[in-house]
Amino acid sequence: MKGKLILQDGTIFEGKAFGYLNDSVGEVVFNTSMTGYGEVLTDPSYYGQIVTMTYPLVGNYGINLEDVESKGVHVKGFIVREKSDMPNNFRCEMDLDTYLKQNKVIGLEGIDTRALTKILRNNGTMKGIITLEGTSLEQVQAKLDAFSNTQAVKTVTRKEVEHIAGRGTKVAVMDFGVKENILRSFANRGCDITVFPATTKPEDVLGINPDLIFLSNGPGDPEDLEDVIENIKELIGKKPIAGICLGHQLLALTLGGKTGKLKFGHRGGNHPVKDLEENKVFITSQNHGYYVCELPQDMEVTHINLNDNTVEGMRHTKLPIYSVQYHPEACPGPKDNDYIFDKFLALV
Ligand SMILES: NC(=O)CC[C@H](N)C(=O)O
Repeated sequence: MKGKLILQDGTIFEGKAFGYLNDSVGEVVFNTSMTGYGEVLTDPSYYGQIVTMTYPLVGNYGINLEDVESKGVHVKGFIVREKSDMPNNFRCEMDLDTYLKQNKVIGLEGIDTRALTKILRNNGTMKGIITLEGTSLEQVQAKLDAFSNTQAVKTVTRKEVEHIAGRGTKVAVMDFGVKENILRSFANRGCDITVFPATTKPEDVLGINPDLIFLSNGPGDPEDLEDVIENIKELIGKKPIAGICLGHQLLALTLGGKTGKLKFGHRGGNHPVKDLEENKVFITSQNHGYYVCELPQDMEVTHINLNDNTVEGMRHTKLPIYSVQYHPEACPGPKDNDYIFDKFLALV
């Protein structure tokens, strides 16, 4: 079936719809990873976004449910230049089309993703809609106007506390949309993990007497999470705290820093980041649209992005508080960034 992407600025791309055939609105963003589409689709931080992959052939190793980052697909739509209909891999369980259908997410193929990426890169990310034939321009406009993503974290977070038993460090994870591989990274180190829904009261988190509180990644604008920030304030100084991505941004806001929005974000598997403490450069996986633009007092920069010099990590000068903007749990190639979890646990 024919399908279109209509951007907020009026640009129209015509292609072929696949997956679950239903109009869908979101913020259109691009990801430059060459592989890992299964992880991208299921990373809850993409909730509210339509993702286009810059790599031209997507789906060729199919989907396997061992690699997913959460229980469902969180992107609002998925755009590819060419979808592979004959995936071939010994771990493949199904093709991309079937997976999107099962998860009720629309896909669009056969559009010039390079031209789309250039528009987003030059003008910034913007809202867009993947729509099927028959939707009028007025309906499209109304749907674009009505779209907002302020409830993203509350939508993706767990509704119940979950416990993953271990004999080591007791970690309380605040689930703002946590990726499975973060939980696996703590579990691989023997941690005893309790995962709390995003709006759990601070006294309930402190109630388990954790050794470390971890603030997870998650979707949306950190400034929309005033209640969560109030809760984190109550945790500062009481326990060591670590964070990744949204967790890092929330820490900055809680401690008096500022966040801003990047023009087109960092999404991909090859962002060079310098760890200033180690004096080494690492190739990192990233997925964020916001960033810490003003550091809180008493925090110092530990990592910078070598593409645009933005802050990629920070550490408190007096308290055991440390966070990174990129995704040390992800392994777009080797597992070089895994050591960050040892640094998190060393806060204890
Ligand atoms: N991966 C994340 O946690 C993303 C954080 C935030 N939603 C952003 O886009 O910047």
